[in-house]
Amino acid sequence: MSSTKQRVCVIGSGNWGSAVGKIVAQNVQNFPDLFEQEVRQWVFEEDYNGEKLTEVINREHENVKYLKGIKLPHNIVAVPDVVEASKGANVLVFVLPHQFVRGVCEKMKGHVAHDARAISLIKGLDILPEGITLFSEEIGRILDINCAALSGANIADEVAQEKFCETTIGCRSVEDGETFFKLFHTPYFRVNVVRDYVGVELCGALKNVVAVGAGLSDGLKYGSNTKAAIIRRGLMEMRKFGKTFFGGVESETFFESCGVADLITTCSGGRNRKVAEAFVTSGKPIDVLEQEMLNGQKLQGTLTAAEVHEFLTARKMVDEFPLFNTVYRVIYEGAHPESIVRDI
Ligand SMILES: NC(=O)C1=CN([C@@H]2O[C@H](COP(=O)(O)OP(=O)(O)OC[C@H]3O[C@@H](n4cnc5c(N)ncnc54)[C@H](O)[C@@H]3O)[C@@H](O)[C@H]2O)C=CC1
Ligand SMILES: O=C(CO)COP(=O)(O)O
Repeated sequence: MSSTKQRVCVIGSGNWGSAVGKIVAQNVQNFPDLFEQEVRQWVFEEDYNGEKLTEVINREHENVKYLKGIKLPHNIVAVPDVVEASKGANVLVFVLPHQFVRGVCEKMKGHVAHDARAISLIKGLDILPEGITLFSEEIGRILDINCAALSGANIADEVAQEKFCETTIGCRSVEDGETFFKLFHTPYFRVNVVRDYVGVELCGALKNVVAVGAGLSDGLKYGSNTKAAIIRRGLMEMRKFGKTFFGGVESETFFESCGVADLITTCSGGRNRKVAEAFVTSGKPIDVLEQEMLNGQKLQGTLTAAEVHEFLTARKMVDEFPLFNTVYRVIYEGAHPESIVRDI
């Protein structure tokens, strides 16, 4: 008799991927009738002190490179081949830096269970000059499955330490929303499910650009009032971008964890903020700082700033988004960091 239990696979194993893998692997244990107990996690294979990272993770039950010091449940298994990892999975959790999503999905194409559904935890947008796509839609299109989105004020290290926070799931299907709630909700990681998946995803992507602006301000030692102004302006541009280029984005979504709360946390404790601050204080290029400061973790805000800029330029609308534009010009065109207050 074939099992009706859901098999879960986590695609990605960086800083957030590892923290989320821990939650998911713990939660399937609360629903043994609903979920298979083994959770597979696709790990981009790399060398770690002369060993394969997957082997170290499976032996130590810890992602020693991307989430050091946090023990993972024993029912999560690191697998280096994405097709093998996702074989037979009914629930796919995508949690990758956005620049790698397309390539990974192309490898999975044709190998995914026909009844699978997915959720994207990716904070970025698939932007080309000719158009803009949400990653939930792009994943859904390439793999021919439904895909929801999860985004919130969720700095991975704090979530992994089980410090209280909230998150937002945007999902069109009520039934899928219930499954994802069971998979992610915990007393310390509180899930709210909304229907506006577009707004949820847009917030997660665009707040990273604002966080780069906040980091520039910190590098200039401008203080809390300036940062609050950048956050407020950023929130306005995020909403305007959503309302201009996407139908159905609801203003209420910006008051969920994925909106203003994520802006606040990323602009105080995030990697985008930290590296942008160092960009001002060190004078080094952003890609050099990313390598020096993040030990393999990836920035999303600077890349998104460039992608948004290209998209707005193609529409002659750059001037309508002065904060996004200024972040781009400071990071990539040598504009003085002070522009972050002068030009917005
Ligand atoms: N770290 C955090 O606090 C949070 C991150 N996010 C978002 O989650 C997404 C994933 O972020 P993290 O898990 O933190 O990743 P990360 O920033 O730790 O990125 C490193 C990951 O990328 C993988 N990688 C490197 N080269 C690759 C390649 N060529 N192909 C595929 N994978 C490759 C690495 O193996 C590693 O797993 C991002 O969009 C991020 O914005 C969302 C909430 C919190
Ligand atoms: O998205 C995040 C917190 O919600 C993490 O932001 P950073 O990528 O800037 O660390």
